[in-house]
Formats: sequence, C-alpha cells, structure tokens
Amino acid sequence: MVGGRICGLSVRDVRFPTSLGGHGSDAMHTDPDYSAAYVILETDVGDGLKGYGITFTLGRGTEVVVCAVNALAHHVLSKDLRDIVGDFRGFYRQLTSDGQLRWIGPEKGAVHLATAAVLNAVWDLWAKQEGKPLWKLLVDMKYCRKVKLVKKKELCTEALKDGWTRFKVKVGADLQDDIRRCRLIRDMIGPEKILMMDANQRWDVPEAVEWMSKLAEFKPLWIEEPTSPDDILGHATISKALVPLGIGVATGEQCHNRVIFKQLLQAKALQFLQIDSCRLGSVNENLSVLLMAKKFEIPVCPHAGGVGLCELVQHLIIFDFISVSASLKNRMCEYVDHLHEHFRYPVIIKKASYMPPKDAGYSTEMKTDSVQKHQYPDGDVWKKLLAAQGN
Ligand SMILES: C[C@H](O)[C@@H](O)CC(=O)C(=O)O
Ligand SMILES: [Mg+2]
Repeated sequence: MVGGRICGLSVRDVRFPTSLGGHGSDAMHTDPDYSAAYVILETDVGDGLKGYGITFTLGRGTEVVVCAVNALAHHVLSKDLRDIVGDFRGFYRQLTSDGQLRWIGPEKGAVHLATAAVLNAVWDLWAKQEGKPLWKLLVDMKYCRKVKLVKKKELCTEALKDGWTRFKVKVGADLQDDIRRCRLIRDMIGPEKILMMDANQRWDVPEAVEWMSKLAEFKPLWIEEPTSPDDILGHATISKALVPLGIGVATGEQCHNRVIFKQLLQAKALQFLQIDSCRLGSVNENLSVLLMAKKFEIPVCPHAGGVGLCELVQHLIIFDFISVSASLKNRMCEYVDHLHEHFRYPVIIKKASYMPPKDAGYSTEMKTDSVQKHQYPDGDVWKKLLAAQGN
C-alpha cells in the first residue's frame, strides 16, 4: 500500500576528491571533484523505508544545489506520498513552478538539479513501497514485453579483454594530442569496434567542424557536446557538416530540459540523444524525452558515470528498451567503473552489459559510512584533506 506523510527531508553535501587523481576530467572540467547533493525522505509509516535521491554535481557546485533543495523542501514536507504519486504531473509542476524559485531557473541550473534530487528520492520511495525496482514500476505502468536485456556500454581501452566493444575518448583541448591519442586507441581496438569522441563544449561551431574533419580518419561514431549545449542551431550546423564524414552528433548531459531536447530533435541537431538521470527533473521529465526520441526515431544513449548516474539511468534505459523503443540498434548506455562501491545497490555489469537491477527502488541509496566519510567539510576524508592544505 503506497502512502505515508513525508515527515523528514534532509540533504547532504557528499564529495569525492576525484580531482586529486584527475579522474573524470575533460577539456572543460579540469579539476572535478565528483559530488552529489544527496536527499533522504522519511515518512511516518513506520515501515523503515526511506527514499534516497541524488543529483550529480562537482565540488563547490554542491553547496548551491543543497541550498536549492532546502528551498524546495516545503513542497514535499507534510505531503502524503499517495497524493504525490496520484497526481505526479501536478506535483512535478508544483515544484518547477514555485513562484519565487522559478525566477532563477526556470527548469534549468541549480534549481532544476535540486528538483531532480528531490524527485529522484520520491521515485525511489515509491518503488520501494511497491517492492519493485524502478524500471519494473515503470514497465508495469505500460504493457509488458518479454525481452532479452542486453545493454552494451563503453569504457576505456584496457577493458577490451572484458568484452567491451565501444569506447569513448575525450578531445578538444589540443588537436595534435587528440590525433595521437585517437590513433593509439583506434590501433588498439581495431577497425570494427566503435569509437566515440567527447569535446565537452570546448569549440565554437566552425571550430567543431574543422577539428572533427581532422579526426574523421579515426572513424568516430559520434562527437559528443561539440559546442555550447544551448546552441541548438549550432548543433544543427555541425550535424549537417559532419553527415558526409559519417560522424553523428551526440548531446544531452548538460541539456537543460525537455524543451531544449524538443528543439534539438526538431532542428535535426543530433543523431544520438543522451539523457541524464540527474539533470532533468527526474524520472518524470526523462520519460517525456524518451517518448520524444521515439517519435523522432533517434536512439537514446544515456550519459552516466559521475556519482550514481549509472545506478539510476540503468532503470530508465531498461524501461526504454522494454516499453518505448524496443530496439538496441545504435543504442548503448555509458558506463564508467567509478565510485560504485559507495552505493548500497551498485550496478552489476556482466560481459560488458548492465544486468537489470532486482532490488526495490531506484538504486539511489548510498552507504551510510560513505556519506559520513565524504560529507563536506566535516567528513573524515575532507577533514584530513583540508588540514593537509592548511585550511
Ligand atoms: C566532468 C565529467 O567527468 C564529464 O567529463 C563527463 C562526460 O562528459 C561524460 O561522461 O560523457
Ligand atoms: Mg560527455
């Protein structure tokens, strides 16, 4: 029986000092501390179930998102879960239409990341109360199709032996270095395996076309985020110019909301659509993007990695496969083997494929010990690091 008054909402600033090893860095984000604003919802039911929600952030950015979560809290507190999920669209709109907070959005930036964290927690709680993994909760809302679930993902070069067939390389900072690394990787993986490139918004439009013309010999399937995520027509220009070279455009990890995705689709500005479980307004908004992608026949290849993005987005892509696209053609879901040990229900990868999660909920819950140690600035990890830096 779904329900219970939400009587507690807390949010933690959880940071992993990944910048120390340069992990996750790219041409634009050179010192990322992979982080999460981590929301915990409690009800008065007394069943011990809590809802956990995250959004992915980088270091100091978490402070801002934590403030935004607190500013949204009054929409959730004292509400009954049954009423929320009974009119989830209305509730979604209530959060995203807050008359004071929407001025600093609307539906974009810190306030939208906060919406994602809060609503991801609501979805987790709902799925847990139903006793189902989130993907099953979604699938059961639609018709069922018996299918074989195989989701291929990409990883780095040494993963070849584990069966990975798709790989992504960061580009955009230095052309000669890009050529050197792309050649190395292409030589290692051979001509058949798929190579993707990611520029993380480093270029303007003519630069993107010119740069990719120089990298075309390495036969990339796509160039990801070639330019500003807001430049819809720029993406369309790049797409058009790269079609003759056999290179698609992929984007979405920093796409503000469904409206921008709609325009990217309408403008034929992308060939691969990368939803992100923690940037859009949680499951609700991602569902609308999955449906639009289906309508435009554009494959969805989610962005993942970060903190918990693989854990969450696997539910969405499994749902997409079973109930929306019903296809694996040109589809894959990013995988980065990083920080999974901090999650209570980490992803399971076998033979380079995501295994459908079986535990109830949205796989959002972090281990208590990990949260305590990495809470900023008073967790043990940060106390030591800050002391070493003389702070
Ligand atoms: C800063 C992040 O690590 C970013 O580089 C991730 C990314 O672009 C991707 O996974 O794709
Ligand atoms: Mg990327």
